[in-house]
Amino acid sequence: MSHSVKNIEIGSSLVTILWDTKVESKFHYIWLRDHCHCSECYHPLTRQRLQNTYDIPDDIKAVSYELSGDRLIFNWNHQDHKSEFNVNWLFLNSYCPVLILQEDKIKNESSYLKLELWDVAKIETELPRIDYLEIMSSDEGIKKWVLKIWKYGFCLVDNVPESPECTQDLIEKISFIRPTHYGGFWDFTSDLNVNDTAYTDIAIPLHTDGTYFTDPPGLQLFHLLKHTGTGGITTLCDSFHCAKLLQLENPEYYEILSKFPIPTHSAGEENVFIQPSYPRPILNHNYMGELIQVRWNISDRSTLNLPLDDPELQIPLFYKATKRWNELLESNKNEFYHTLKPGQCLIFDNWRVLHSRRTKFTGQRRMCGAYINRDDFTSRVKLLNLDREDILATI
Ligand SMILES: C[N+](C)(C)CCCC[C@H](N)C(=O)O
Ligand SMILES: O=C(O)CCC(=O)C(=O)O
Ligand SMILES: [Fe+2]
Repeated sequence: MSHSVKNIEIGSSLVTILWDTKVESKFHYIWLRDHCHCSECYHPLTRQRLQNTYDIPDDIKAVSYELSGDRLIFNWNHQDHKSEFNVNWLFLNSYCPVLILQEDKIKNESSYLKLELWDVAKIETELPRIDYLEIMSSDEGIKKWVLKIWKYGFCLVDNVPESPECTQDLIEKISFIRPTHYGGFWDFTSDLNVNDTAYTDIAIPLHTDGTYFTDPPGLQLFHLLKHTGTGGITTLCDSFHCAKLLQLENPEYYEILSKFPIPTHSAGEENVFIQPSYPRPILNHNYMGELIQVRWNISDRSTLNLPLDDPELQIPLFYKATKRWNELLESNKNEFYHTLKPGQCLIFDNWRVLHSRRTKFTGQRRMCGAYINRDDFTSRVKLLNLDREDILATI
């Protein structure tokens, strides 16, 4: 939706714009000058700021302005500089007050990048999946794939050649692999080759990986290459959906899961007090209070030994809240069972979708896969969707 300017009032340190929606925005001159996107101030290709913000004098002021159509030009009292803005850009980036959230596209439930939260009943009717060749043959295929992962938190890839090489080629269509102490592209079995229960045959409850990292892996891909025995079935769970259920049912439990810092350590380490340590809560939110990351791993939770405001109250509350949280995750409404098989890859958002190896397995079992950084996944989603006019810079 485009907006028009009804009135402009030049003040001593800011300009007030009255919009067609009858609301007013205030833009400080320093802000406007700092956000000048002319080719001297802002690299036209790399979209990076060139000007030094701190060369702008404190008393920067617009001496005049010109409004023609959707172009609004300010003439500054410094270096004879002009800054041209698109009025829609100003409306969407208004900060005093923030107006973008009033935009239909953001509120519109069917907005292009809206997450589709799911439970088992819903996801079984529309399993996100795509064929290997569609991904490998075009950017359109990659775009379709990453959008399914973005919206549903996971996606199956069918008809993948049953080799680690083809599996690595596939995941690298999204981005480069995130190396960790487990290696880059992993090809593993139950031989404790790495000191972690993933390298055994035991059951591992629903979890996210890397809760001991300041930046847990964004995506994780599995390709089961071989399994001669039984068991080891995978389950998935949309933790964002469960968080919504918990918030509705028990705001106090939601609150403590959003605040209580969890010490973690990777297998083999112990919880050594190395300052600054980075314990994070289970439910992590962005500056707008939106849930953006769940960190949940019972195996890697370390000793709860952090200073708390009221440990007598908080420790029992932590156990009650996480017990209810775990019940929601493992409810047969929310825990989706899926048997991995050679030729089919599973990729999932490790900040949102929990995974498990639900039961102990027997026999020979060989799995390969890799991690991708969250930022590299998000960047891929953005860059593959730049052609969409209707995507507001809201990621
Ligand atoms: C690398 N590979 C995925 C095979 C195993 C990683 C083990 C992850 C660890 N248990 C955690 O939950 O973070
Ligand atoms: O072996 C599996 O099915 C998955 C084990 C696991 O959770 C992992 O490797 O992160
Ligand atoms: Fe895992």
